[in-house]
Amino acid sequence: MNDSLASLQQLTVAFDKRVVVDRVDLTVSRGDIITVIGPNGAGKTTLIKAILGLQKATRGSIVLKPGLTLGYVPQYLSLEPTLPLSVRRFMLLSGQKLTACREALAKTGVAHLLDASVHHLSGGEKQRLLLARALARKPDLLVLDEPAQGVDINGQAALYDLIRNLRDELNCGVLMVSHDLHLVMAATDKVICLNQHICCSGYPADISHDPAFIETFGQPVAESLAVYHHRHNHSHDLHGDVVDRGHHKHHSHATDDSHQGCDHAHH
Ligand SMILES: Nc1ncnc2c1ncn2[C@@H]1O[C@H](COP(=O)(O)OP(=O)(O)OP(=O)(O)O)[C@@H](O)[C@H]1O
Repeated sequence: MNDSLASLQQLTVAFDKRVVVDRVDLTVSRGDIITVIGPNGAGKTTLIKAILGLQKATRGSIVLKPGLTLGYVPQYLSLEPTLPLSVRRFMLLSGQKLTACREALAKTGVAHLLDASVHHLSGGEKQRLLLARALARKPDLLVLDEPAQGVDINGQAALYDLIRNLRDELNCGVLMVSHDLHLVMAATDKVICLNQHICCSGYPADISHDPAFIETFGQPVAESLAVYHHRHNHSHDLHGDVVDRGHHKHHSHATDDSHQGCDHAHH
């Protein structure tokens, strides 16, 4: 059954008539891990903010499942450095009970830091704390904006593994923004390449062959990513066009358009 958590139709956000998110169609369902990639200024954070209700849509619609609980992990933990704050207090400020906070900290592997000062945590520990705070709400949909920011490469891989495990355990949907293309390719079910509009979307292994992806990120990046293998429901011809759709077994998709490509150039 398709358990849709958030559904965007033709979502458009403009600032002073400058369109930064352009007619985006996207559905996130329970069990999905969808990663939005794209160059700087492509509208990724704006898209996420619109889903979180922090940014008004100019046109189009966002339908959230009634009663949906959202968990949000921002890019950074920004705190007043002069304010003494323990991990325990930080977690309790979220309004959740201590038991739920402890459970969430254990899930993200930082339960031993309960009485530590948040100011003394390492970059990776801070990200795990932010993830724990989002998890304490027992979210149906976890939204992460560059969750591996400031985390070293081993820590990034561990963080993505953790996100996958949490998705399996909690059966939530995950929507994240990431710049770590290699990790995205290895750890995501579906990739959305955003450059105001959706340039292309699909399974990681397919998307690196897509002309729109190559246009956006360049041939060297696309080639370095083409090594990733994933489940397919279709093949591409030499031009990147979809052929042989439906001849492969696959699990359910996050969006109806298991593959899209745009037909124009980008600057
Ligand atoms: N509140 C705002 N008012 C005006 N312009 C804004 C506002 N928020 C974002 N923008 C502009 O919208 C564009 C998209 O910004 P956004 O932060 O969504 O990009 P992004 O894809 O997340 O970029 P990055 O990868 O650099 O984080 C940028 O040009 C930004 O300057």
